[in-house]
Amino acid sequence: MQSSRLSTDPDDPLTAAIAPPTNETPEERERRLRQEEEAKRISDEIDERLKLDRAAWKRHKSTFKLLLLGQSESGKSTTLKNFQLAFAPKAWKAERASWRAVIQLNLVRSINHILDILSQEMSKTPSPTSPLSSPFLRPATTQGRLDNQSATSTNASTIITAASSTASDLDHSSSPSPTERSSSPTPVQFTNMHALLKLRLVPLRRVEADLKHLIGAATDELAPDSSVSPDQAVEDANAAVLFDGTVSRRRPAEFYVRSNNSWRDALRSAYQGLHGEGDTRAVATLDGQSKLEDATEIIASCAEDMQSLWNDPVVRDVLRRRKIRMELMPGFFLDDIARIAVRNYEPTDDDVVRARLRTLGVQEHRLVMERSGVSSLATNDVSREWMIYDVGGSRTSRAAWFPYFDDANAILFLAPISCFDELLQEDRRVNRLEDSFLLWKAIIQSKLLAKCIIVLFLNKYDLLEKKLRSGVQVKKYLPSFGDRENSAPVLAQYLHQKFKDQHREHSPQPRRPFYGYVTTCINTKATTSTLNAVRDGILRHNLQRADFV
Ligand SMILES: Nc1nc2c(ncn2[C@@H]2O[C@H](COP(=O)(O)OP(=O)(O)OP(=O)(O)O)[C@@H](O)[C@H]2O)c(=O)[nH]1
Ligand SMILES: [Mg+2]
Repeated sequence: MQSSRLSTDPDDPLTAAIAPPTNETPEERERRLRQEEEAKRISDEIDERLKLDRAAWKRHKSTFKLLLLGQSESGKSTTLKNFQLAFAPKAWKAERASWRAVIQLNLVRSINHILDILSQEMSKTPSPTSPLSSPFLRPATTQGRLDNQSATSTNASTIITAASSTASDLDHSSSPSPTERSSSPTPVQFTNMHALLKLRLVPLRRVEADLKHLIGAATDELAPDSSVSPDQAVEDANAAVLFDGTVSRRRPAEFYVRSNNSWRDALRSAYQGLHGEGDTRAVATLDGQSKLEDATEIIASCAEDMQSLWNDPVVRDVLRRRKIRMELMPGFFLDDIARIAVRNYEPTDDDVVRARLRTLGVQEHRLVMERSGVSSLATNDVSREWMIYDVGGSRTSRAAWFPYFDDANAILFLAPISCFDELLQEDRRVNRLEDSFLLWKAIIQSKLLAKCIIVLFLNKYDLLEKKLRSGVQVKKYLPSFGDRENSAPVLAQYLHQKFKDQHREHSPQPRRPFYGYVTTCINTKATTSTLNAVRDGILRHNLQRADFV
């Protein structure tokens, strides 16, 4: 913008129109000059802002943009964490503490889930021949009643007998599918100790609610299980991974936040408050601090009971009968109770990478590669600064991806190969591997993405190994696998070839760069070296292309 007094020619009509009055008094003149000065200041400010906006837009246009795509639980957010850990370690370290509450929530939810299962089993009609002398041995109609009755009992030797699950003795919402029903006729033998554990661990219900509130409140987007939309409810009828790869509907609905940064900011300020840093008097900070302190205190005081519950052979037996493998569920920390359930717990890098917080919508992350992580191929600021888009992967979230296809430079597609025998949680008619294939095909066919570099991660290799070792037969779920050796390397190689073939067949540009890797994204060391190779491949490719860098 320029000053309005452009011309000094007295004959110019504009000059004449805006010229000061000839009979201007000194006061009027002074006021006019002040106003003109102010107008110029504002005009200069606008000019400056426009200049910055133009620069930011130019920068945005030229910043490298990577989209992380794949179905839910494929490991997109985990990959993003690995990017941060590998290339921006200082920023990562600053953020690590804010994950403590998420990890605590993951742990507490696993315990509460086991307690729910125990309640169901214990509330079943006991055998009439059971020695029902204690009041809490009577079958309870509700969880609360059983708890209350248990509280009054002191008879440690009494046994609660509950038959294994049948379709008729559980309500419909939690009834197991035919594959989940126990085939074992032997009844489960509960003791007073189980009732006591259930009672002692009751405070963890409040901890779960508080931590959810704390993490969710930071975004104003807390989605408690009871308030989700019908669509979401279907999605959230999450399935437990079962021993034989089929799924149970009894996994609790997952917790998620919409905005990525606000929950971290809120938790960070609460943690800073605990350490006497930042604005410790802010009401939200004070509330957050006391919730965090209480949660940590209660979790620490429940450590021994949580450990007893998880180590208990009867509990393990119940889980096995129900074919529930907690260790295959996301956010599994039950093997780390002794380390996590302490007052001074600080998350490790591995803990943060393994923490589960479901993504909703599309979340934008700016990754500025720190000096130590800069590749020799990163020749300028543009190649050091990446925008990474982490998306929610469930079917109902996928429409939100498309606006981001327009100016993406690379796609990192994650296909979890351990799930060849699992069903989609949001549509239990669809095999998860099949869903990955369909999604992959749609992505690589897209003309909007024709110029993108394509990177494929065949992820969750560790889980694939575990699953095949436990005896699951691939060909039962993937007939085309045929009589090949039922081993993880052979299946990984087979699937890699399948994905590659599809790319060659369906890509609008068959010669487009394609990189494929077999990964275990919770293994940070191995993933760092994979990401180094990915980053260098991308940078090398872009150096060769005139339209970027
Ligand atoms: N065992 C194992 N677990 C993994 C691996 N990759 C990711 N996970 C875990 O799987 C869970 C889901 O991973 P996320 O990264 O949250 O999945 P996502 O693709 O972001 O899922 P949405 O946000 O729902 O779309 C997390 O608990 C991860 O720790 C892997 O290679 N092996
Ligand atoms: Mg995610």
